[in-house]
Amino acid sequence: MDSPSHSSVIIIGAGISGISAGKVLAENGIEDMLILEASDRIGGRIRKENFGGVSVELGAGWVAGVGGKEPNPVWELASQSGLRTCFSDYSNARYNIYDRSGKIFPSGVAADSYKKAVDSAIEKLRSLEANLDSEVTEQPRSPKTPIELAIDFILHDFRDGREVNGLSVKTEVEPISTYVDFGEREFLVADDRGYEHLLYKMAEDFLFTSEGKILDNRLKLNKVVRELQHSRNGVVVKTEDGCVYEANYVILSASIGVLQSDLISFRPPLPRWKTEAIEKCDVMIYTKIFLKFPCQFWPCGPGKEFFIYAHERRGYYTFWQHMENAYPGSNILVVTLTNGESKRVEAQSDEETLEEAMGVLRDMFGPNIPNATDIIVPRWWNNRFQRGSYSNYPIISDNQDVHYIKAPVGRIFFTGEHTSERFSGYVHGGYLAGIDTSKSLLEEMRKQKERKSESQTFLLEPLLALTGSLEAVPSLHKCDIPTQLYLSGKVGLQEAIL
Ligand SMILES: Cc1cc2nc3c(=O)[nH]c(=O)nc-3n(C[C@H](O)[C@H](O)[C@H](O)COP(=O)(O)OP(=O)(O)OC[C@H]3O[C@@H](n4cnc5c(N)ncnc54)[C@H](O)[C@@H]3O)c2cc1C
Repeated sequence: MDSPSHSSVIIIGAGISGISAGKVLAENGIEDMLILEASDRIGGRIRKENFGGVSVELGAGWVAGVGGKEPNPVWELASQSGLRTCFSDYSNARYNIYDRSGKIFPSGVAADSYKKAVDSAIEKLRSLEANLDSEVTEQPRSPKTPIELAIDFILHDFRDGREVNGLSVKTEVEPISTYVDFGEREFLVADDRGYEHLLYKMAEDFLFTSEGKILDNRLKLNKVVRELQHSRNGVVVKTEDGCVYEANYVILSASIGVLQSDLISFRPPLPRWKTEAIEKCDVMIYTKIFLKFPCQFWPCGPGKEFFIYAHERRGYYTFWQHMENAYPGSNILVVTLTNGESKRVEAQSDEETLEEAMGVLRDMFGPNIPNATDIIVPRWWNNRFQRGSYSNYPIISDNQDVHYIKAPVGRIFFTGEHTSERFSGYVHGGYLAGIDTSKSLLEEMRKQKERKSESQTFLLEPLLALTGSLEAVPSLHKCDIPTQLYLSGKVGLQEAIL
């Protein structure tokens, strides 16, 4: 068992946001920083698995947001570290929509259905934006045909209604110049070292020795944090294996799904403005099921990487991709399920899922195709260190909930993709959030030092210890905690100290 140790900062979670936060702290001279990670690896939702002789990405697979006016920092990291990627364009998928008898819908029918769905998505966004502050009443919808359901799935589940045909729905309603433009192109990671190679590259200077061994004073794996307790001058962190750590500050990078679960308890409990914002955020479940075959039986060639199965049940094994562009000759297919369908397959055996998937493939390609020889069904929902795949904020929102989810409570700072205003749900969202949170914390540490030197500590220290119990609504732009408390008017200085 570890003996109690004290650090300046403890970071909880070694996904992209935890690692990018740690890197900024290390670069700014915070030597005694410690990362506690619940699982036995770094990477979090960036996770590769060796499957059928190649490396497949069970979590993030695309470097998304490339080719715009500004460089996406994750794309830059990928380029610098020589990560092998291939351009991946799913906009042609609409020309490869199969019905249940294996016929491909004529391109005119598919293009029409697609255009109608895009127009209606844009119209809905415009009306949502116009009615941002008032209640929007949904028009009753007529029952949808299998092709409409399939297209609906691509627009709203597969890409969360964010992108349509290489064109962001959001940019249709909001001029692109109003926000950072990383672009709309996407590149599939096709590298045996996996997407996670980027994390190892980022971490090599501060979490590993030159021989590649983990620096145990910086990173501890298999440490499931169960309790965070504010103390007089910091935070006490308790892990499932009975270890206790102390730090002046904590950065918590656990996912929104974990924050919604009871994995971590807070003493005092988190204030209501925080818990309400956390509860409001939707969690998306996104499951990529990989299937290995003895030979290829699906069409390959330009425009054929993606294909769609139109079924009367929405999201039923709808979206398919072959891996021939990434790994020629690998004979691997991947099918994407989301939300309810993801939960359903997570609850059944892999054999049942394989049987269902084979039934769908036989509908599309005939009864004589070979059986898959292997399958992987990731279980992001049932993973208690994830509880879902990523945060799913409404596409039009005023960002207030993100601000509340991100705002520090006392000495606990929050990070992760779900705290990114613009890029939640993406790897670059997590990466940028980690940097942003660390910078806010460094600023707070600088101010704290100044306060100490101004000899105000006798009043401010007890205030900091009590912050977590208060219902003070955070200032949205600063993390000047004592000032927030003071200015909120919810509690008098005297009262707080008592
Ligand atoms: C299936 C799937 C597909 C995706 N596809 C893409 C894509 O193509 N492109 C893209 O840009 N993004 C994609 N994403 C999203 C992207 O993976 C995430 O946005 C990003 O990796 C999140 O990083 P993070 O650091 O915020 O969180 P995480 O990676 O979840 O890191 C948090 C870490 O905290 C740890 N943790 C949790 N609880 C505790 C605890 N109590 N104690 C200690 N440690 C704890 C977890 O084990 C985890 O390692 C996908 C995600 C999934 C799941």
